[in-house]
Amino acid sequence: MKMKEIKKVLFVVNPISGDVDKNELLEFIENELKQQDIALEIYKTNGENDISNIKSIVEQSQFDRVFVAGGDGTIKMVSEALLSTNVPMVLFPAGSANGFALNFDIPENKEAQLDVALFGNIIEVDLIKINEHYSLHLADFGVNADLIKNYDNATLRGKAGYLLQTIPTLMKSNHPYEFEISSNGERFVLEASVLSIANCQKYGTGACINPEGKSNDGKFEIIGFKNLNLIEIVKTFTNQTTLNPEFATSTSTTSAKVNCKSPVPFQIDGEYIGELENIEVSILHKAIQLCIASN
Ligand SMILES: Nc1ncnc2c1ncn2[C@@H]1O[C@H](COP(=O)(O)OP(=O)(O)OP(=O)(O)O)[C@@H](O)[C@H]1O
Repeated sequence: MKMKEIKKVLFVVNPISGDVDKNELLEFIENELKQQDIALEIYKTNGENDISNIKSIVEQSQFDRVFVAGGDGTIKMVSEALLSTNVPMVLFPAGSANGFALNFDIPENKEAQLDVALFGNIIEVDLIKINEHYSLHLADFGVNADLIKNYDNATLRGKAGYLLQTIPTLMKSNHPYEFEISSNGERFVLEASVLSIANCQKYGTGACINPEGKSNDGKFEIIGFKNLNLIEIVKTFTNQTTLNPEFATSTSTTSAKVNCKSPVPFQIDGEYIGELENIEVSILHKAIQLCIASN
């Protein structure tokens, strides 16, 4: 897509994500944009009514880019606020995992990230709708969601916080769960410890959990991880092209319904949603514009 001149930027910053200090990044962006005569508005998230706040800021002014410094939860929030606006989003990954950004080879340093923002390519990516929620990256039922719930309730943030919750969560969780899935005109039952709804290939650790995933193909994958077999988990950390069917099964589709026998923990893009019994999933094809590095 052709670049248009950039005159005004909104910078959405999550001050707490990933336990990362964003002041240096903020100062850098302020200075650089000033030098290039680009107007800048900064919005710091508060964790309460950010989507509606960002929506109203974007409605009141003509922004050419929205920069986002945060993790997957912040990116998901911004993309929801930007729905139907055609304003491209630019990622400055600053969360505990940054799973969505990992799928797009976003550079690591701020200078190169700004270069992507100003001179990169714009692509269109799909957004998944799950009941009344949206997901840009990865949602799941089961043990991972339980882990995120326990992490949210704990005091230690960042990667270490997740690690600390892993063993107690695995010991207490009621997995595997039984899911009834209707999709592609079929209905089937799956027993799984984690049932993922995935838009991309890579999980926050860099593990390729969805080899079939393409964020702009108008489809999502439903992946059932049957049990938490350590060897298979380690294998997903390599760049595999297929999933071992003994460990995980995957279905690619444009819409689906999932029913659980009893409520199961559910998370979207790292945000714990609650225990759900039924979800309805559909896809908004190429709903979000994203800046990525030009080759
Ligand atoms: N000022 C704030 N104070 C507390 N929570 C906030 C604030 N701003 C945003 N949040 C919360 O941060 C979460 C999003 O964090 P995000 O996923 O971007 O980063 P993360 O590093 O992955 O998060 P975490 O550190 O919680 O794992 C949302 O739940 C949002 O409500």
